[in-house]
Amino acid sequence: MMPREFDAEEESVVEGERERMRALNSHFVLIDLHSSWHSATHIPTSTFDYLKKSTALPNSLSQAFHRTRPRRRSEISSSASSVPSIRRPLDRLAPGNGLSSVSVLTTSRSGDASELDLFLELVPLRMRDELFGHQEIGELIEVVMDLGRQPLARFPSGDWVISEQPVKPEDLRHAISKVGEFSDDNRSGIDSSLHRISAIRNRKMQIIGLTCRVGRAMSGSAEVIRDLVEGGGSILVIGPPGVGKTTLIREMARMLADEHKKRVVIVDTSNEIGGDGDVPHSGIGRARRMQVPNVHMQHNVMIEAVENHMPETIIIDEIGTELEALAASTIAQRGVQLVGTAHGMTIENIMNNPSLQILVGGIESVTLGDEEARKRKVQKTILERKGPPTFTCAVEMISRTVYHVHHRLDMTVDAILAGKSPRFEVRCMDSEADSSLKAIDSVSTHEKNHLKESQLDNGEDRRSQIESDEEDGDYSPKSSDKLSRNITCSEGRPLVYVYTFKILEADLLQVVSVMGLENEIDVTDDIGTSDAILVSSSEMKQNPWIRTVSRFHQVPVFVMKSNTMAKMVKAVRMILEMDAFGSTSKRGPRSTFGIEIDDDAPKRNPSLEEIDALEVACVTVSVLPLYNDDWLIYARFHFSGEVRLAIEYIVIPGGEPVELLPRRSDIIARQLELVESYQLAAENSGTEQSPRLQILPQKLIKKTSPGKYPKSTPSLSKEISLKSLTGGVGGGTVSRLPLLPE
Ligand SMILES: Nc1ncnc2c1ncn2[C@@H]1O[C@H](COP(=O)(O)OP(=O)(O)OP(=O)(O)O)[C@@H](O)[C@H]1O
Repeated sequence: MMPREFDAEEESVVEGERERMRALNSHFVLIDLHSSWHSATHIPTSTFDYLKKSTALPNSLSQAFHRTRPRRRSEISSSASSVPSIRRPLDRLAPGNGLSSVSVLTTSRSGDASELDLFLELVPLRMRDELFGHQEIGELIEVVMDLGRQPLARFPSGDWVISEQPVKPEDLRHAISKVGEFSDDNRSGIDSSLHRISAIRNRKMQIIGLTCRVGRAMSGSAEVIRDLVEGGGSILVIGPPGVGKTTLIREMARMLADEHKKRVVIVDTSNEIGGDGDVPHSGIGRARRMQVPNVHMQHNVMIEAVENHMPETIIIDEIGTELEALAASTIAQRGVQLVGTAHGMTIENIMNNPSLQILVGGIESVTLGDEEARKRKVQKTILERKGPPTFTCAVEMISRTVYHVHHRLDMTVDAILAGKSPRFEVRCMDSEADSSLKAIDSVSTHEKNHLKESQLDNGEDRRSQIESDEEDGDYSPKSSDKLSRNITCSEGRPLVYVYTFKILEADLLQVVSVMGLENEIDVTDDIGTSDAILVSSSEMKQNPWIRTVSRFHQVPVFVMKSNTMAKMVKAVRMILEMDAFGSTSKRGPRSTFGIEIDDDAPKRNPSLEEIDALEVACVTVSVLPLYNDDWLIYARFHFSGEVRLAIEYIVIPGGEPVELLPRRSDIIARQLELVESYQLAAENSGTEQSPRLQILPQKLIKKTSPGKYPKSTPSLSKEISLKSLTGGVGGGTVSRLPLLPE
């Protein structure tokens, strides 16, 4: 029977069936491509199981049954040419089985299925029949045939014995006859396919075992790290054998070449990325492929690719030797984006591999001077990174669907060398998600080990989907998305966790401590569980991925133009929603993925004296030595630039009180305003005729009814109502007053 193309009406019916299939969540759809094909139906898995057991279904039908996703229109029509007629076996099944509708159906064969057919041809017939009976045939990973042993099939669910009959020499001969020549790395392939056949030889160099791997082009498999690919940085993919590294970088090559129109050259040592044969597989898109005549020449071909073919990106699978690592480093230095893979579970494995160390910048042992070692609180001999890593970022593939993303490989390496746990982001991909959807989630760094174990064991992902990626779309952070926390602040509210980028956590904590907000805000090194990200604007410019990550985790980003304490205080207030943001912006409603921490704008132009009092700097600092190595710093500000400087250089970082110069009461009021904007308390340390402020390293406690300022300790009777002093401005009190030295 001659196959034919769909006409417009048929196309629309096929589309309709796909819709129904989605709506019914049915597992299989059969569409007759030959004649009365419009009698398509959806059959449940149980019926299919019955069909499978009851009859020897033709291979292509069996494979088609296993496809759970609707096919693209082009796949359906182009594969029609290889449709076998299955009318007869189904006719035979129909009576009495409640399968009457099946008798008029046939199926199509997909691109995947025809490639799997090519693979299955190398499996001896007796094993092939058994294999077809396996319900995961569509997800077959490898067939292993060792002489004299039972043949095995590897599926995502585990190994499966294909037949009790051991592998015979003729079985191996059959398989070898279907593949091309084996190269010096004992690998071969099947023309026009991505399959990889690896041989084990005896001492006489005869082949006594085969590992036959099914290769697939998985469109959408790189979706979960699209931001890294688009970012243009070099990406190192690390993972154990068989986890899916080649499949991932093949898709990255296609993405870069087709979607980003980059000049991509693949150095394809075993023809695994672009498939066997001189015409590369369509899975690499428009990327060009350079074959490697012998595995020891991989590094030469890498350099040749840069020198001869003007690539913007080079893709290289399995960087395994020192020469290859050196070549990769040379390429990166020439400004070419590099996407490469290396075997290993984690970045530590690469660091511990002397041949590959250069990929992470190299490691050297450094001996510090006594003082330096004491200052750093480390041993005298430490390990340090020698230079910049070859790759900008790294992806540890934990499984096909769980990736650990290290956005800054240099920082990860430095953290590991310093004995700290590196920061990384966990991304999970819904393996069944449509390629147009990202389905990723993140979990805590601290859960790393647990996650590795549990997800490797049972393959379960926690999933969430991003539906909108609008640059400026506003949103409310969804606290429900966060991991549940046990810690709550004193008022029963959950502690707010802040993740900082290029902002010293110690500074933030110091500000928080002086503001007395330790019970309300804390820092975290896990972006996935954070409630806010605090970042310097320079860092934000250099690392646009921060925005992507924040959008993904739905965490607002607070951007500080400068790392001053004032900005930090403002940021803390905004994070805790003590100060408003977004709607008050001059530019109208803004995205919460980049909230700028603005300065407090002056309400009116200040006078010269006010400028002095509020902004100008000149300080005399008295340093009083105390016993046991402590110092007490007592500052008097002759020009009162006082307020900001005093707060930012002494009160907050040092936790010390500062006394300002006597000022007119209206200026004191402005000073007090500024002090309060830092959430700090102040008191009058002068007289009524000559008032002067003393800024206290204590949290301002606002009263609900202004005008009443309860006295604290009677002996510290200097505390006064600043409101009365300044004509209405102010309104704070302190819980404790400091004793200053005479
Ligand atoms: N996202 C995916 N969906 C379905 N199958 C996949 C996916 N990724 C990989 N596979 C399958 O898993 C098997 C191993 O994949 P791949 O060859 O890419 O792994 P690898 O990490 O490069 O292995 P090695 O290090 O041994 O070369 C192949 O059969 C491939 O078709």
